[in-house]
Amino acid sequence: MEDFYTIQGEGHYQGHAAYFIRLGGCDVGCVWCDVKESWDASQHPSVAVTEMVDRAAAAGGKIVVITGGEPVMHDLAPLTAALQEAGLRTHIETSGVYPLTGIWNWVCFSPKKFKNPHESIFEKADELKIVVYNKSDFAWAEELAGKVRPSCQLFLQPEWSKEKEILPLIIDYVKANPHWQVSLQVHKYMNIP
Ligand SMILES: C[S@@+](CC[C@H](N)C(=O)[O-])C[C@H]1O[C@@H](n2cnc3c(N)ncnc32)[C@H](O)[C@@H]1O
Ligand SMILES: Nc1nc2[nH]cc(C(=O)O)c2c(=O)[nH]1
Ligand code: SF4
Ligand SMILES: [Mg+2]
Repeated sequence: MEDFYTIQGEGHYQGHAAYFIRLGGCDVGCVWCDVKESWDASQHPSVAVTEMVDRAAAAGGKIVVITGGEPVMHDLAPLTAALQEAGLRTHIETSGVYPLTGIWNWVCFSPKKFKNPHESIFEKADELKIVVYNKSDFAWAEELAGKVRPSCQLFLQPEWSKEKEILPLIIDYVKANPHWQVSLQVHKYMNIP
């Protein structure tokens, strides 16, 4: 759908320069999705793997983030192999609704209530990033945290349109439950992609 060099705004790598590749297509249907224009894959041109890797490498950063849309709807083996071959780190942002393909240096798993994750993602997640939309999401977050590896980092991220209401709840929750961390979408404050 699009590719751009920016600053990772969320989660463990927040603040790091990263080249983003946003793949078209998603069938999860989150009501608050901030890239609904990504959902219909047929609306977006296809780009050859070699061309995409050249563009990412030319940007000069070390990290490439594959996002979408829902990247696990695609076979990611050729793209991730070519990126690593070019000396780039492969990171993914995924809801984990289908089995993950490809080779990864970092897996950010952001599960959704709108469609259950595939069981295979839990042992692969390096970070669990829960978007908090209402109070009941804290209990749901704990349920999911019980299924990831002990080394998996845990983040609570306010849903953007409800941030004023939800962020104070997240702050209190993290102070009381310090195995969680706050994640904000800082690119939206910096007015960058
Ligand atoms: C647009 S999604 C694309 C990747 C994948 N489909 C997923 O949901 O993880 C990228 C990240 O943005 C988060 N996100 C999407 N809409 C959001 C919103 N309105 N507020 C906060 N985070 C949001 C998702 O949870 C995910 O972690
Ligand atoms: N700067 C920036 N950081 C991000 N982290 C995750 C994003 C995504 O949409 O996957 C995203 C994004 O769209 N922009
Ligand atoms: S899974 Fe990701 S891309 Fe798909 S609707 Fe939800 S937030 Fe948007
Ligand atoms: Mg985004």
